[in-house]
Amino acid sequence: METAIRTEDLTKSYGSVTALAALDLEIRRGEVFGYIGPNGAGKSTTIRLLLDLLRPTRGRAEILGMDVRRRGVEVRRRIGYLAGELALYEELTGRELLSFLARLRGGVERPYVTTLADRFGLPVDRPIRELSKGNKQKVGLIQAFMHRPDVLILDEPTSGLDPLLQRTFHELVGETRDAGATVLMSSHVLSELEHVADRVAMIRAGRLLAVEAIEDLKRSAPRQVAVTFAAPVPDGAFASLPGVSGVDVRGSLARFTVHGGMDAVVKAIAAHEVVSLTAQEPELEELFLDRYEAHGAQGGEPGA
Ligand SMILES: Nc1ncnc2c1ncn2[C@@H]1O[C@H](COP(=O)(O)OP(=O)(O)OP(=O)(O)O)[C@@H](O)[C@H]1O
Repeated sequence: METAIRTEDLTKSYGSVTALAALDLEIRRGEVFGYIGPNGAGKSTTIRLLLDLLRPTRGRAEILGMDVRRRGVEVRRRIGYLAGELALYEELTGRELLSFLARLRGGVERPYVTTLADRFGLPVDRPIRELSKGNKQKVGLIQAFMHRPDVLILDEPTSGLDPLLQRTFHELVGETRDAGATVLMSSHVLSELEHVADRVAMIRAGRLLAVEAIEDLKRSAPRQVAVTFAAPVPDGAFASLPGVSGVDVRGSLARFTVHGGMDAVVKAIAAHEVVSLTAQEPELEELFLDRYEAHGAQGGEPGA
Protein backbone atom coordinates (compact mmCIF):
# COMPACT_ATOMS: atom_id res chain seq x y z
CA MET A 1 0.00 0.00 0.00
CA GLU A 2 1.33 3.39 -0.95
CA THR A 3 0.81 6.17 1.54
CA ALA A 4 -0.11 9.67 0.42
CA ILE A 5 -0.32 11.36 3.82
CA ARG A 6 1.16 10.12 7.07
CA THR A 7 1.29 11.78 10.46
CA GLU A 8 3.15 10.49 13.48
CA ASP A 9 2.44 11.76 16.97
CA LEU A 10 1.43 15.08 15.38
CA THR A 11 0.64 17.47 18.22
CA LYS A 12 -0.16 21.16 18.47
CA SER A 13 -0.59 22.95 21.78
CA TYR A 14 -1.42 26.57 22.46
CA GLY A 15 -0.24 27.08 26.01
CA SER A 16 -2.30 24.66 28.07
CA VAL A 17 -4.79 23.98 25.25
CA THR A 18 -4.00 20.96 23.10
CA ALA A 19 -5.60 21.68 19.72
CA LEU A 20 -4.31 18.38 18.31
CA ALA A 21 -3.06 15.48 20.44
CA ALA A 22 -0.64 12.83 19.12
CA LEU A 23 -2.35 12.22 15.78
CA ASP A 24 -1.28 9.07 13.91
CA LEU A 25 -2.94 8.94 10.53
CA GLU A 26 -2.25 7.11 7.31
CA ILE A 27 -4.08 8.04 4.13
CA ARG A 28 -3.58 5.81 1.10
CA ARG A 29 -2.83 7.01 -2.36
CA GLY A 30 -5.94 7.20 -4.46
CA GLU A 31 -8.44 7.40 -1.64
CA VAL A 32 -10.92 10.05 -0.66
CA PHE A 33 -10.52 10.55 3.05
CA GLY A 34 -13.06 12.44 5.11
CA TYR A 35 -12.08 14.23 8.29
CA ILE A 36 -15.02 15.00 10.48
CA GLY A 37 -15.56 16.60 13.85
CA PRO A 38 -17.51 19.39 15.47
CA ASN A 39 -16.37 23.03 15.58
CA GLY A 40 -13.06 23.41 17.36
CA ALA A 41 -12.20 19.68 17.12
CA GLY A 42 -8.81 20.31 15.51
CA LYS A 43 -9.55 19.76 11.80
CA SER A 44 -8.12 23.05 10.56
CA THR A 45 -5.16 22.68 12.89
CA THR A 46 -4.35 19.29 11.32
CA ILE A 47 -4.69 20.68 7.82
CA ARG A 48 -2.56 23.72 8.58
CA LEU A 49 0.13 21.47 10.05
CA LEU A 50 0.08 19.36 6.87
CA LEU A 51 0.50 22.51 4.79
CA ASP A 52 3.39 23.61 7.02
CA LEU A 53 1.47 26.77 7.87
CA LEU A 54 1.78 25.88 11.54
CA ARG A 55 4.72 24.44 13.44
CA PRO A 56 3.92 21.28 15.40
CA THR A 57 4.64 21.15 19.11
CA ARG A 58 5.64 17.51 18.59
CA GLY A 59 5.55 14.87 15.92
CA ARG A 60 5.78 15.05 12.16
CA ALA A 61 3.88 14.76 8.90
CA GLU A 62 4.75 13.40 5.47
CA ILE A 63 3.04 13.91 2.13
CA LEU A 64 3.98 11.62 -0.77
CA GLY A 65 6.92 10.41 1.29
CA MET A 66 8.29 13.93 1.86
CA ASP A 67 8.58 15.56 5.27
CA VAL A 68 6.30 18.61 5.09
CA ARG A 69 8.67 20.80 7.08
CA ARG A 70 11.93 19.91 5.38
CA ARG A 71 10.59 19.64 1.85
CA GLY A 72 7.74 22.15 2.01
CA VAL A 73 8.37 23.69 -1.40
CA GLU A 74 8.35 20.35 -3.21
CA VAL A 75 5.31 19.20 -1.24
CA ARG A 76 3.32 22.33 -2.06
CA ARG A 77 4.01 21.86 -5.75
CA ARG A 78 2.22 18.50 -5.62
CA ILE A 79 -0.84 19.54 -3.64
CA GLY A 80 -3.97 21.59 -4.14
CA TYR A 81 -5.22 23.39 -1.05
CA LEU A 82 -8.49 25.00 -0.14
CA ALA A 83 -8.29 27.01 3.08
CA GLY A 84 -11.16 27.07 5.53
CA GLU A 85 -11.15 30.84 5.45
CA LEU A 86 -10.40 32.11 1.99
CA ALA A 87 -8.25 35.17 1.52
CA LEU A 88 -8.57 36.26 -2.11
CA TYR A 89 -7.50 39.39 -3.95
CA GLU A 90 -10.85 41.13 -3.80
CA GLU A 91 -10.21 43.69 -6.56
CA LEU A 92 -9.50 41.11 -9.27
CA THR A 93 -12.17 39.27 -11.20
CA GLY A 94 -12.35 35.50 -10.87
CA ARG A 95 -10.80 35.14 -14.32
CA GLU A 96 -7.90 37.48 -13.46
CA LEU A 97 -7.22 35.82 -10.13
CA LEU A 98 -7.26 32.32 -11.59
CA SER A 99 -4.89 33.35 -14.44
CA PHE A 100 -2.60 35.00 -11.92
CA LEU A 101 -2.52 31.89 -9.71
CA ALA A 102 -2.11 29.65 -12.77
CA ARG A 103 0.95 31.67 -13.88
CA LEU A 104 2.43 31.49 -10.37
CA ARG A 105 1.99 27.73 -10.25
CA GLY A 106 2.91 26.88 -13.80
CA GLY A 107 1.80 23.66 -15.44
CA VAL A 108 -1.86 24.65 -15.56
CA GLU A 109 -3.87 23.79 -18.67
CA ARG A 110 -6.00 26.84 -19.40
CA PRO A 111 -8.85 24.89 -21.01
CA TYR A 112 -9.18 22.85 -17.79
CA VAL A 113 -9.60 26.07 -15.77
CA THR A 114 -12.36 27.15 -18.17
CA THR A 115 -14.01 23.74 -17.91
CA LEU A 116 -13.98 23.92 -14.11
CA ALA A 117 -15.36 27.49 -14.11
CA ASP A 118 -18.15 26.40 -16.47
CA ARG A 119 -18.96 23.32 -14.41
CA PHE A 120 -19.34 25.36 -11.25
CA GLY A 121 -21.05 28.22 -13.05
CA LEU A 122 -18.61 30.82 -11.74
CA PRO A 123 -19.30 34.38 -12.97
CA VAL A 124 -15.65 34.85 -14.00
CA ASP A 125 -15.85 38.51 -15.00
CA ARG A 126 -17.12 39.95 -11.73
CA PRO A 127 -14.74 41.32 -9.10
CA ILE A 128 -14.24 38.85 -6.26
CA ARG A 129 -15.46 41.44 -3.72
CA GLU A 130 -18.91 41.37 -5.35
CA LEU A 131 -19.21 37.60 -5.24
CA SER A 132 -21.43 35.69 -2.80
CA LYS A 133 -19.83 33.30 -0.29
CA GLY A 134 -20.69 30.33 -2.51
CA ASN A 135 -19.16 31.95 -5.60
CA LYS A 136 -15.99 32.79 -3.69
CA GLN A 137 -15.85 29.17 -2.58
CA LYS A 138 -15.99 28.15 -6.26
CA VAL A 139 -12.89 30.27 -6.97
CA GLY A 140 -11.16 28.54 -4.05
CA LEU A 141 -12.11 25.11 -5.33
CA ILE A 142 -11.08 25.82 -8.93
CA GLN A 143 -7.62 27.03 -7.88
CA ALA A 144 -7.19 23.88 -5.75
CA PHE A 145 -8.02 21.53 -8.64
CA MET A 146 -6.73 23.42 -11.69
CA HIS A 147 -3.17 22.07 -11.79
CA ARG A 148 -4.39 18.46 -11.34
CA PRO A 149 -2.42 17.93 -8.13
CA ASP A 150 -1.57 14.48 -6.77
CA VAL A 151 -2.98 15.35 -3.36
CA LEU A 152 -5.90 17.65 -2.58
CA ILE A 153 -6.34 19.02 0.93
CA LEU A 154 -9.69 20.74 1.28
CA ASP A 155 -10.89 22.43 4.46
CA GLU A 156 -14.71 22.48 4.52
CA PRO A 157 -14.96 22.39 0.71
CA THR A 158 -18.75 22.33 0.47
CA SER A 159 -19.28 25.26 2.80
CA GLY A 160 -21.54 27.79 1.06
CA LEU A 161 -22.36 25.50 -1.90
CA ASP A 162 -26.00 24.70 -2.67
CA PRO A 163 -26.98 21.00 -3.04
CA LEU A 164 -26.63 21.01 -6.83
CA LEU A 165 -23.12 22.42 -6.64
CA GLN A 166 -22.26 20.00 -3.87
CA ARG A 167 -23.11 17.26 -6.34
CA THR A 168 -20.92 18.86 -9.00
CA PHE A 169 -18.14 18.97 -6.43
CA HIS A 170 -18.65 15.31 -5.47
CA GLU A 171 -18.50 14.30 -9.13
CA LEU A 172 -15.27 16.23 -9.56
CA VAL A 173 -13.79 14.56 -6.47
CA GLY A 174 -14.80 11.14 -7.83
CA GLU A 175 -13.18 11.82 -11.21
CA THR A 176 -10.05 13.19 -9.55
CA ARG A 177 -9.76 10.06 -7.40
CA ASP A 178 -10.31 7.85 -10.45
CA ALA A 179 -7.43 9.68 -12.12
CA GLY A 180 -5.25 8.52 -9.20
CA ALA A 181 -5.22 11.54 -6.89
CA THR A 182 -5.70 11.48 -3.12
CA VAL A 183 -8.25 13.77 -1.48
CA LEU A 184 -8.39 14.76 2.18
CA MET A 185 -11.46 16.82 3.00
CA SER A 186 -12.85 18.06 6.28
CA SER A 187 -16.41 18.65 7.28
CA HIS A 188 -18.43 18.92 10.44
CA VAL A 189 -21.25 16.83 8.99
CA LEU A 190 -20.96 13.27 7.81
CA SER A 191 -23.76 13.51 5.25
CA GLU A 192 -21.49 15.74 3.15
CA LEU A 193 -18.87 13.01 3.08
CA GLU A 194 -20.76 9.75 2.95
CA HIS A 195 -21.40 9.83 -0.80
CA VAL A 196 -17.85 10.67 -1.71
CA ALA A 197 -15.40 9.43 0.95
CA ASP A 198 -13.87 5.95 1.08
CA ARG A 199 -12.88 6.27 4.73
CA VAL A 200 -13.67 8.74 7.44
CA ALA A 201 -11.71 9.78 10.52
CA MET A 202 -13.59 11.21 13.46
CA ILE A 203 -11.85 13.77 15.59
CA ARG A 204 -13.05 15.42 18.73
CA ALA A 205 -11.37 17.76 21.20
CA GLY A 206 -8.05 17.27 19.41
CA ARG A 207 -8.17 13.47 19.59
CA LEU A 208 -8.73 10.91 16.88
CA LEU A 209 -11.67 8.71 17.88
CA ALA A 210 -11.87 6.29 14.98
CA VAL A 211 -11.08 5.69 11.34
CA GLU A 212 -13.70 3.72 9.45
CA ALA A 213 -14.51 2.73 5.90
CA ILE A 214 -17.87 4.20 4.92
CA GLU A 215 -18.80 0.78 3.51
CA ASP A 216 -18.11 -0.90 6.87
CA LEU A 217 -20.13 1.71 8.71
CA LYS A 218 -23.02 1.11 6.36
CA ARG A 219 -22.69 -2.66 6.50
CA SER A 220 -22.57 -2.85 10.28
CA ALA A 221 -25.44 -0.41 10.69
CA PRO A 222 -28.87 -1.77 11.62
CA ARG A 223 -31.57 -1.54 8.94
CA GLN A 224 -35.27 -1.07 9.54
CA VAL A 225 -37.16 -3.55 7.39
CA ALA A 226 -40.88 -3.40 6.62
CA VAL A 227 -42.57 -6.06 4.47
CA THR A 228 -46.17 -6.30 3.31
CA PHE A 229 -47.16 -9.83 2.35
CA ALA A 230 -50.09 -10.96 0.19
CA ALA A 231 -51.47 -12.94 3.16
CA PRO A 232 -50.98 -12.88 6.96
CA VAL A 233 -47.74 -14.48 8.16
CA PRO A 234 -47.25 -16.39 11.43
CA ASP A 235 -46.34 -14.20 14.45
CA GLY A 236 -42.98 -15.82 15.10
CA ALA A 237 -41.99 -15.96 11.43
CA PHE A 238 -38.81 -13.87 11.64
CA ALA A 239 -37.88 -13.73 15.32
CA SER A 240 -35.36 -16.58 15.23
CA LEU A 241 -33.39 -15.32 12.22
CA PRO A 242 -29.74 -14.30 12.82
CA GLY A 243 -29.30 -10.57 13.47
CA VAL A 244 -33.04 -9.88 13.65
CA SER A 245 -34.58 -8.01 16.56
CA GLY A 246 -37.66 -5.96 17.43
CA VAL A 247 -40.02 -8.11 15.35
CA ASP A 248 -43.54 -6.71 15.05
CA VAL A 249 -45.92 -8.81 12.93
CA ARG A 250 -49.48 -7.55 12.41
CA GLY A 251 -51.40 -9.72 9.99
CA SER A 252 -49.72 -9.36 6.63
CA LEU A 253 -47.38 -6.54 7.73
CA ALA A 254 -44.03 -7.33 9.35
CA ARG A 255 -41.46 -4.91 10.72
CA PHE A 256 -38.11 -5.67 12.29
CA THR A 257 -34.51 -4.51 12.62
CA VAL A 258 -31.65 -6.36 10.94
CA HIS A 259 -28.05 -6.14 12.12
CA GLY A 260 -25.44 -7.40 9.66
CA GLY A 261 -26.08 -9.46 6.54
CA MET A 262 -29.53 -9.61 4.97
CA ASP A 263 -29.20 -13.02 3.29
CA ALA A 264 -31.14 -15.15 5.81
CA VAL A 265 -33.84 -12.49 6.05
CA VAL A 266 -34.30 -12.23 2.30
CA LYS A 267 -34.60 -16.03 2.02
CA ALA A 268 -37.15 -16.22 4.84
CA ILE A 269 -39.21 -13.41 3.28
CA ALA A 270 -39.10 -15.13 -0.10
CA ALA A 271 -40.96 -18.12 1.36
CA HIS A 272 -44.09 -15.93 1.28
CA GLU A 273 -45.70 -13.86 -1.46
CA VAL A 274 -44.39 -10.29 -1.09
CA VAL A 275 -46.40 -7.18 -2.01
CA SER A 276 -43.82 -4.56 -1.00
CA LEU A 277 -40.57 -4.29 0.93
CA THR A 278 -38.54 -1.40 2.30
CA ALA A 279 -35.17 -1.58 4.05
CA GLN A 280 -34.25 1.80 5.40
CA GLU A 281 -30.61 2.82 5.34
CA PRO A 282 -29.57 4.20 8.70
CA GLU A 283 -28.58 7.80 9.17
CA LEU A 284 -24.81 7.51 9.41
CA GLU A 285 -24.77 10.80 11.22
CA GLU A 286 -26.64 9.15 14.06
CA LEU A 287 -24.25 6.22 14.16
CA PHE A 288 -21.33 8.58 14.46
CA LEU A 289 -23.05 10.64 17.12
CA ASP A 290 -23.71 7.45 19.09
CA ARG A 291 -20.02 6.78 19.06
CA TYR A 292 -19.17 10.30 20.10
CA GLU A 293 -21.54 10.00 23.02
CA ALA A 294 -20.00 6.66 23.91
CA HIS A 295 -16.75 8.57 24.43
CA GLY A 296 -18.50 10.82 26.92
CA ALA A 297 -17.32 14.04 25.25
CA GLN A 298 -19.79 16.88 25.06
CA GLY A 299 -18.34 19.83 23.17
CA GLY A 300 -15.75 19.89 20.41
CA GLU A 301 -13.32 22.24 22.09
CA PRO A 302 -10.41 20.59 23.82
CA GLY A 303 -10.14 20.91 27.59
CA ALA A 304 -7.43 23.00 29.15
N1 LIG B 1 -3.95 30.51 17.47
C1 LIG B 1 -4.61 29.83 18.39
N2 LIG B 1 -4.45 30.11 19.71
C2 LIG B 1 -5.11 29.41 20.66
N3 LIG B 1 -5.97 28.40 20.40
C3 LIG B 1 -6.18 28.09 19.12
C4 LIG B 1 -5.53 28.78 18.05
N4 LIG B 1 -5.94 28.23 16.88
C5 LIG B 1 -6.81 27.25 17.21
N5 LIG B 1 -6.95 27.17 18.55
C6 LIG B 1 -7.82 26.21 19.28
O1 LIG B 1 -7.54 24.91 18.82
C7 LIG B 1 -8.72 24.12 18.78
C8 LIG B 1 -8.88 23.47 17.42
O2 LIG B 1 -9.21 24.46 16.44
P1 LIG B 1 -9.42 24.13 14.90
O3 LIG B 1 -9.57 25.44 14.20
O4 LIG B 1 -8.37 23.21 14.43
O5 LIG B 1 -10.82 23.37 14.91
P2 LIG B 1 -11.72 22.88 13.69
O6 LIG B 1 -11.99 21.44 13.93
O7 LIG B 1 -11.11 23.26 12.42
O8 LIG B 1 -13.06 23.69 13.94
P3 LIG B 1 -14.06 24.44 12.94
O9 LIG B 1 -14.97 23.37 12.39
O10 LIG B 1 -14.77 25.37 13.86
O11 LIG B 1 -13.23 25.13 11.90
C9 LIG B 1 -9.86 25.05 19.18
O12 LIG B 1 -10.12 24.86 20.54
C10 LIG B 1 -9.28 26.42 18.95
O13 LIG B 1 -9.86 27.34 19.84
